Amino acid sequence: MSTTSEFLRACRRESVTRRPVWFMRQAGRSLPEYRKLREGTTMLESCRRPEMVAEITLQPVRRLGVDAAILFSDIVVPLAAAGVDVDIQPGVGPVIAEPVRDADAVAAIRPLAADQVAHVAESVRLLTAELGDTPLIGFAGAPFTLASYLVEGGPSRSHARTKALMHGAPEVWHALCERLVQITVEFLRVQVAAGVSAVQLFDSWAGALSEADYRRYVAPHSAAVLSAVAAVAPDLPRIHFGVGTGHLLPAMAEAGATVVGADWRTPLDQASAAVGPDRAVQGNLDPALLLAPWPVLEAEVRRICAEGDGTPGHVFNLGHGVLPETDPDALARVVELVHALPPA
Ligand SMILES: Cc1c2[nH]c(c1CCC(=O)O)Cc1[nH]c(c(CCC(=O)O)c1C)Cc1[nH]c(c(CCC(=O)O)c1C)Cc1[nH]c(c(C)c1CCC(=O)O)C2
Repeated sequence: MSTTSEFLRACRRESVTRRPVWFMRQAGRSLPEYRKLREGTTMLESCRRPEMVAEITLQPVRRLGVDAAILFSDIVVPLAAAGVDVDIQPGVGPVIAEPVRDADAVAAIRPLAADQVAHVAESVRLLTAELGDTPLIGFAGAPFTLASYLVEGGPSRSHARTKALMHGAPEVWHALCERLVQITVEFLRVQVAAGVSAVQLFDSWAGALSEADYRRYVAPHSAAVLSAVAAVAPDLPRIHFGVGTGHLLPAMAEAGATVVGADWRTPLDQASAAVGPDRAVQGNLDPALLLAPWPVLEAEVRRICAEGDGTPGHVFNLGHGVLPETDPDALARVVELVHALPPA
């Protein structure tokens, strides 16, 4: 266990000698070495090859000097492993062959067994052996965000069919989420057993919901996932993140997170006040700012660190994933600057 890591210390709100930083989607298309390695292999196939997963996960750690690695995978990997017909289309995202819109379709989703994601366990083992003191973050998609892909059949702006199912057939909605809880818990348990040092639950699209609907239809299922992780690994940091969730931060914290991620819309001091003194915060540079001239980017990084200074633990990150057109040198420069500033 890399208990001395600054990343884990900040997650636990312990004092740090420098502020830890990593980037959501730090592995991926912004890195030429990633594009080269991925050539000719589909996204889902890449996720099933432990050597390739390990190499892609390590690329940003080597190149950027970040304080944590995140397992190269995708939120739909456990769905595919459980038998859901899903493809990840370049430039589009996950596409589901048969969208799930009624009780029969929900019943047809099979549970996930650990041996169906044995390749993930193998990837984690390869990585923890290579990473030394650098922590590896495991992750999964939260039930709402996974359900949205399953119900819509692909990416959606409005999540209209998902909301219609949630409100129009709540028993079908909850049954779907319960299946997704089982799959997600199993997927995270495999990662924890294989040696990840923290987990992040991505509820990327939860920000589309009102707080009342989030608390009623979504939070209990995310809480079931996070409490199952806490039951097997009480000290493992549990990061919970979504885009546009300023109004949901207290509810997302209460769902069982120890670290809450905020996007750029919510100043970090406000995010910290919203989640309370017992939780660390992660964020929240707008990924678009990485395309701006350095003096602009530098000022933003300094502002965010200043806003993070009052919090009991600040993990520097973006407010969402790295954009493919990002210059990796800009990312490396941000890491250098965050490390040079006094820690929170
Ligand atoms: C919503 C979501 C998905 N996947 C994920 C989320 C939650 C995080 C978020 O909100 O961004 C999670 C994810 N997907 C991927 C990671 C890698 C780990 C990392 O470095 O952060 C993580 C953490 C790899 C990936 N997942 C995907 C890619 C691109 C695949 C490629 O290289 O062609 C990567 C590197 C595909 C994918 N998968 C998904 C999308 C929207 C896309 C992008 C579609 C596109 O623009 O091509 C679904």
